[in-house]
Amino acid sequence: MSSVRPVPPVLVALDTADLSQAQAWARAVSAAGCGLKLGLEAFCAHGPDGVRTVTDAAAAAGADPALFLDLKFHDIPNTVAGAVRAVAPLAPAIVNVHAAGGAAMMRAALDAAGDAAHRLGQPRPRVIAVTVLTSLDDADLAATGVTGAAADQVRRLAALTVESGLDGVVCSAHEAAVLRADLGPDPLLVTPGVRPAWAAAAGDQKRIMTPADARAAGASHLVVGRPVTGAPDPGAAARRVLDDLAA
Ligand SMILES: O=c1ccn([C@@H]2O[C@H](COP(=O)(O)O)[C@@H](O)[C@H]2O)c(=O)[nH]1
Repeated sequence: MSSVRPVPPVLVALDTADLSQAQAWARAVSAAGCGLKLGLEAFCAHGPDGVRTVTDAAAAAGADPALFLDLKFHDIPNTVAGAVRAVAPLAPAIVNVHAAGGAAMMRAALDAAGDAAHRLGQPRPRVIAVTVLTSLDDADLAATGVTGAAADQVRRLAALTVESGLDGVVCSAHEAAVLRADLGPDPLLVTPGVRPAWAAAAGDQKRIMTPADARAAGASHLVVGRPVTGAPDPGAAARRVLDDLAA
């Protein structure tokens, strides 16, 4: 099987080490029609079994949410390929690496995802690459030795990602319009740093945008975490993000 799984336009970041909490959020936001994003906090605390526990909770509640497994692999090609193979049985719809790991590493991740999916008889996860974290601005980036605008570095890494054959990138919505112009309509542009007008503070995010503006700029998928999970009713907040998109 070489198809890919459909992914809803909003993925909710379930950032917690508390499995019961993650399960409750997963049930609420998948019932609202959102996909799930599990990342380093949940995975480091509970590993692959923890991921299964969360997706099973949503499935038991009647949902079949797509999973973005946001582990941002960044290592030598052989190691990243092994990591991608290791998580393939979780049947993620999306996995990711850091584009700064280079073209050979990205190709190794893509090949590993395809081989593992074929072996398991399941759809291939989309493999995307993080360009510049949304928590960084131009000054933060300069402090790492990358001078110039963050948007320029995003464009360079996004071009390398697509040349390497990957399915898309993680970027901020600030770069979505220019990446659409650079890359065309096909690559996934997955944008964290989404902050609805009604949501709380930006927190540690520096390059933020509202859901409607992110979509209008060309983002294909929005990642929203604390505005939903920190809301008194996460299910209602997830529906509100989807309503913001539809408006
Ligand atoms: O550049 C990036 C890449 C990944 N993330 C992840 O997205 C969510 C955002 O959560 P919020 O609570 O909405 O800020 C989080 O899981 C990050 O690890 C990102 O923010 N930026």
